Amino acid sequence: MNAVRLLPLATLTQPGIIQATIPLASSKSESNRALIIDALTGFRCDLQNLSTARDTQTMIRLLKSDVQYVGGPAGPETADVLDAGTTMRFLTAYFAVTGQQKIMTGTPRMCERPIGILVDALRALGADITYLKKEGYPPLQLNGFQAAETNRVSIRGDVSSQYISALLMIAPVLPNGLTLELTGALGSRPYIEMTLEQMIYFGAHVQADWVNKIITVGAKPYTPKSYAIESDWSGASYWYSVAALAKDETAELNLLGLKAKSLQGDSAIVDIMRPLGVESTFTDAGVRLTKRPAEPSLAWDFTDCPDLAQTVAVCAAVNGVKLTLTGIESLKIKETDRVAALQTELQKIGAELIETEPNHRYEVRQLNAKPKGPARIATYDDHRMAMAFAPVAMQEEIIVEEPGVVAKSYPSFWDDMAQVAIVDMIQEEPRVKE
Ligand SMILES: O=C(O)C1=C[C@@H](OP(=O)(O)O)[C@@H](O)[C@H](O)C1
Ligand SMILES: C=C(OP(=O)(O)O)C(=O)O
Repeated sequence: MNAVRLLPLATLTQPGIIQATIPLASSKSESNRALIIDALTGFRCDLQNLSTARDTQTMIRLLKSDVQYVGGPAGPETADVLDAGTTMRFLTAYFAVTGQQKIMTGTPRMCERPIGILVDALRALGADITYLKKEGYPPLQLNGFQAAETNRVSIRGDVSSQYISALLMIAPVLPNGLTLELTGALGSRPYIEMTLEQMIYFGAHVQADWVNKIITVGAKPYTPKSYAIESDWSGASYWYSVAALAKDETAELNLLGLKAKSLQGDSAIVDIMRPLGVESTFTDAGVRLTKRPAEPSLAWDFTDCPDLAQTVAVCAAVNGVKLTLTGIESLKIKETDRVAALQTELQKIGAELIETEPNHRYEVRQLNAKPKGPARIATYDDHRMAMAFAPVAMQEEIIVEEPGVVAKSYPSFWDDMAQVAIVDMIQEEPRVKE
């Protein structure tokens, strides 16, 4: 007999007073970069405050298997990154350049997320990589590395910055370093800058010419150092939305471990949320959020901070702020098609996401009629769908399906959320078909 799978749900209801101190998870982006650099020093760095995010824990596990198998059994082993984009892209470059034979794979969705641009660049640098199923997508097989003569590679910048970060991080151990020419429009640039800053911190020689879009990295190995990871600004964005949507005008949230001058581009949430009604005050411990009057409309280009788009779209939909979004094309190739997911789920809270110029400009508008009863939000294996909709609880009851998805980046999200909402975790019996 097949076991019946119960559907996990989180129901969230409105609290009264909102006064909380939120520890936050640390940044998985910073963690995963530090881990690759550490591996390239022979694991001689002292990394503090590494993220508990599944994406980071997966990276640690797969790098450990790397150590374990040095001089170990011949033939490729499988590195399963699950649904972690940075882990897939960064480890592919790392295992390739260190000449390890691996099969790189992940969840079915990971096998739909493109990687051909990175594979082409790695091949040009000397990696032997084959596709095991579909050309341009995981699973991949890494068969070894023999450094090519060239140290100059052209790469598109408009699909994912993770390919560029992956190549930059391995550049110091290439025999002649690397010159990367970035072509076309550039998305997620702050993530490339984060990579460069962390590389420089660990002693790499880097020159970035943003006008001509050329980045040069010298052939100088990293220096082992200690490094402390900052809290996660992407995770902080959900607390900004909580503050913006709180009915309690005296709401105050203290988010720990964040700095005003951050390596993370998602610290842009400070500026995005001011017109949505949140004031930020930096303290020694982090940032304090309080409420201020919201403005009627906001237009924001999310090219530099795609992971904030869902948070801001949901917040504006509930706050009644007319939001225009640009720069969200890359959302279609993330954990799910986030544009489609938002379009379906926003309807449930009485709003819509409309494309007003093909592939370019979108608007969040409130619908005239709002569906009755608490909205039940599907999360599409996407942590950010769950966390972006949770703050709606500040205004009305909301049900989030598969709440466990948050583990990808912020495993303690629901514990933190229980400080500002009544969170009830239940398991629902499957509905019997008539
Ligand atoms: O380098 C990184 O740490 C990331 C880069 C971004 O991806 P893209 O460059 O694919 O936009 C971002 O969405 C992702 O969550 C993390
Ligand atoms: C897109 C994300 O992650 P990744 O691409 O690393 O899977 C994310 O965390 O929102």
